[in-house]
Amino acid sequence: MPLVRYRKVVILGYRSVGKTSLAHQFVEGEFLEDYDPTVENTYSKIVTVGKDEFHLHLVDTAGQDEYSILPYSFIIGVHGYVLVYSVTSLHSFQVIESLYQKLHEGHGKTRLPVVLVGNKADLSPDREVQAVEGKKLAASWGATFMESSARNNQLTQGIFTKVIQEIARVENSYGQERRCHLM
Ligand SMILES: Nc1nc2c(ncn2[C@@H]2O[C@H](COP(=O)(O)OP(=O)(O)OP(=O)(O)O)[C@@H](O)[C@H]2O)c(=O)[nH]1
Repeated sequence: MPLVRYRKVVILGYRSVGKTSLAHQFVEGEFLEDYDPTVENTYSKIVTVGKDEFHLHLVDTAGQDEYSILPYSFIIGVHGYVLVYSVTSLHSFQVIESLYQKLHEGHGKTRLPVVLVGNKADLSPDREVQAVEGKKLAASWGATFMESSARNNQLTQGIFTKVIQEIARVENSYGQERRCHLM
């Protein structure tokens, strides 16, 4: 029987950027038109990446801002993060920078498996954040960047496959560092 690995991933970002819509589109395959602020919600899905199966446990959080204090439950036992801003909101992009810093400190400044997502790409005419800025920010963290649209189901599957791959990539890089020290 194939081994199913458990992965806990937290989705974080400012209010109304589309965190719930992305998770819902990924798990239920539908777009939610109405805005209903989230308190906290969890989703589970078995995801196949290559030959491996993963039990992905997603935590969809309430919108955070630069003043939010992140609870320990967002740090302890979490394998990876999907950090979401809206391409139509510069403020949501600025909030992401501060959330990342808090997570980084919470994890003792170790490398974090992160996928940075610029959502609402279908609203490109109303853009306040260019793709190149998202790309640059993700690169500064050594993370992956994607633009998505929960409305058009653009890359919603790809985000969650990618975060599983990022978790493996970061874990492997630690393995390699450890091997280097032993030599
Ligand atoms: N055009 C467009 N609208 C979107 C997209 N994603 C989400 N929305 C809309 O944006 C609003 C907020 O979406 P949510 O998914 O509830 O956002 P959230 O980040 O979970 O919000 P909080 O619970 O406040 O943190 C809703 O009206 C969605 O229909 C998208 O990709 N494109």
